[in-house]
Amino acid sequence: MVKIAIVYSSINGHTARLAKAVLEGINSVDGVEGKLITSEVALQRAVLDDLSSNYTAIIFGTPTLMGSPSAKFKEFMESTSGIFIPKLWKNKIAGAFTVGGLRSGSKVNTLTDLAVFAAQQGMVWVPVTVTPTWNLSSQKEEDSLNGCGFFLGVGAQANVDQDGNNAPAEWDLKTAIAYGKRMSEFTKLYEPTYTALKAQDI
Ligand SMILES: Cc1cc2nc3c(=O)[nH]c(=O)nc-3n(C[C@H](O)[C@H](O)[C@H](O)COP(=O)(O)O)c2cc1C
Repeated sequence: MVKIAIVYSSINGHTARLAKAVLEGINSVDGVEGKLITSEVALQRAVLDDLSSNYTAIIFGTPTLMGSPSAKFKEFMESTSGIFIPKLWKNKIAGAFTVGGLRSGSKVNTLTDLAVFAAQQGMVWVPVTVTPTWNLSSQKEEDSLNGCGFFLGVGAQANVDQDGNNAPAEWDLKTAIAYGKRMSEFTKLYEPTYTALKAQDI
C-alpha cells in the first residue's frame, strides 16, 4: 500500500475541512492510503520517524495568517531540522493547500513558503492541474473549480462567519478532492522510482 500523509493545522476548522477533502481524493485511488495528522501531533519524534520511514508523499496544509503559514504550522516546519540534515524526506512527493478569508489574501505567499520548505527537504513538488473555469457569468458557482486560481497548491476561500461544517465552499472542496486524487495517482506511479532512488542513494 502506497502511503500519503496530510500534515495540517487549523484553528477554526476550515483547513481541517479542506484536509478531509484532499484525503477523500487520495483514498479514491486503489492501492493508496491517506492519513490526516495535525501539525501538533507531528511534533512528536515517533510521528516524524513514521513519516520518514513509511510515507512516499506528504501534503502540507495551513490557514494563511498575515500572509504566511500559521505560527502553529511554522512550529512543525521548524521541528523538522533533524529531518533536513540527513535528508530523510529527500525525493518524497510534496504538495500543499491553504485557506484564507479572502479570495487572494496573499495565499500565494503561504504556498511559496511551503514549496521552499519542501525544496529544503529535497522533496519533489506536485502542483495543482485543475484548470480554472474562468468564473463565467453563465456558470453555476459550484462548478467554478479552482476559482481563486492557485497552481502551486490548492488556495481556498472560507467565509469568516461560517465554521468548518459550511466553509470552504463546495467548489473549493471539489478542487481539493481533485488535487488529492492527482497526488494519489502521481505517487502510485512514482513509488517504484522513489524506491530505486532510495536504494541507489540518489
Ligand atoms: C490573525 C489572522 C490573520 C489572517 N490573515 C489572513 C490573510 O493574510 N489572508 C487571508 O486570506 N485570510 C487571513 N485570515 C483569515 C483566515 O485565514 C481564515 O479565517 C481561515 O479560514 C482560517 O482557517 P482555519 O479555520 O483552518 O483556522 C486571517 C485570520 C486571522 C485570525
